Amino acid sequence: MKKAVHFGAGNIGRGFIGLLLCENGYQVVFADVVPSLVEQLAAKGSYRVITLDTDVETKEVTGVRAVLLGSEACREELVDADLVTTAVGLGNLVHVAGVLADGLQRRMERNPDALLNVIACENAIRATSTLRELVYERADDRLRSWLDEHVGFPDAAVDRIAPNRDGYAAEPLDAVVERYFEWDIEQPAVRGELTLSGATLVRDLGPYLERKLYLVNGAHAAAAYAGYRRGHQTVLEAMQDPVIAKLVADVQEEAAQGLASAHADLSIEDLRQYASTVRTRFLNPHVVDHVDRVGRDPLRKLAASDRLFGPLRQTLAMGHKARALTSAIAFALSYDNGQDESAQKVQQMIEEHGLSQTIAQVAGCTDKTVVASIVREYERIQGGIWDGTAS
Ligand SMILES: NC(=O)C1=CN([C@@H]2O[C@H](COP(=O)(O)OP(=O)(O)OC[C@H]3O[C@@H](n4cnc5c(N)ncnc54)[C@H](O)[C@@H]3O)[C@@H](O)[C@H]2O)C=CC1
Ligand SMILES: O=P(O)(O)OC[C@H]1O[C@](O)(CO)[C@@H](O)[C@@H]1O
Repeated sequence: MKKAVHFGAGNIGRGFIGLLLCENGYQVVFADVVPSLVEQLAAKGSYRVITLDTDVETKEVTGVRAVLLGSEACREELVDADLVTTAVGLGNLVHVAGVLADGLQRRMERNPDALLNVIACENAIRATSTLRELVYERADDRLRSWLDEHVGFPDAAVDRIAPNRDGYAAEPLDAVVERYFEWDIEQPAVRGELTLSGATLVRDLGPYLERKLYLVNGAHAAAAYAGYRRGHQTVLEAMQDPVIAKLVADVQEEAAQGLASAHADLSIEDLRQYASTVRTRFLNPHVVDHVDRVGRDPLRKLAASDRLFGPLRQTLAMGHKARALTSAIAFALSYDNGQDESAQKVQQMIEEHGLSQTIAQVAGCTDKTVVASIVREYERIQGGIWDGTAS
């Protein structure tokens, strides 16, 4: 039986990647940092994935094992793994990299000929490449040349809404997911054979990645940040607010204009259809997805290449307008959720350095016109006079 080591036994790890790998005949070994989660998974050896839709479907993922990140067992699992995946959060890849580098060093000594692929399934542009760099930084010349020959690091786009399971009467290990899923993997970077039913190998991943990050995650972030400000608890409630529904659709339209101009393979008609399907997913009445989860870590989400500034820069560079994206960014900067450490950091930066300086620091954006538009929208939000119309 093939074996996959998956780092991060959270919502998407269990609800999407673990399930799909199990359905493809892999034994899945989860590596996580939370001892109680590892203990439960190891003891039970299985868990359920519940699809949140009109027809509730429950699938059982069986034959699962689990190890603690950094344990001896975790390093050993990497020696004969057939596939390695992650879904730990972009900022946590650095902690995976050390263990991965150690495990791959052992593999080079003891199982040098077998090819391996490592795929980071994080919401970010080219997260696998980030992980690869982190691993290479920790490798000596010998390991690096062996990695060049034997280990592929394909980038990937992963799409499935896997909310927190609270609110559902479920077992502790249950994962809840929407029915929709998409996993696109960069074919040219794959080492050897990789056949995964349910995933799509694509030649040029760039447009897929941007389409997903901008039209799904950017729109989701807009709904969450505007939703929070307007007193909504969930994405569904936010999307039922006409002002936010319009903001989200406008964010997608502006991002789609930029994407279509930047990528010959993406037509505006297809992008609009894709965007509309995404909005329908956000309106799924069976999914309870809190704005706090979708908005988590605004510092990361406001980064230059992420879901808000990424499409804003692209669409402006292509000569289009970015009014709604500007509002969405202003809402992200206004996100003062006291439960979110990253949001508190952004608020502290604004307090200490002012808004323009914060925009420069978090997103590297110093364009005077763009900054002035964001500041204007931010002030309207703070003043309670933002109503979705142009300022
Ligand atoms: N939930 C979703 O709908 C989707 C999430 N993603 C991405 O997947 C990643 C994980 O997201 P979720 O599953 O929602 O988060 P989560 O918080 O539910 O799960 C993350 C898991 O990773 C574990 N973890 C943290 N650091 C680790 C490390 N260094 N090594 C091993 N395990 C570690 C945590 O203990 C937790 O169990 C994020 O990058 C997210 O953007 C992508 C698509 C969909
Ligand atoms: O997981 P992140 O990057 O914090 O952002 C939340 C986003 O990720 C998802 O969980 C999955 O794409 C979306 O629901 C949401 O847009």
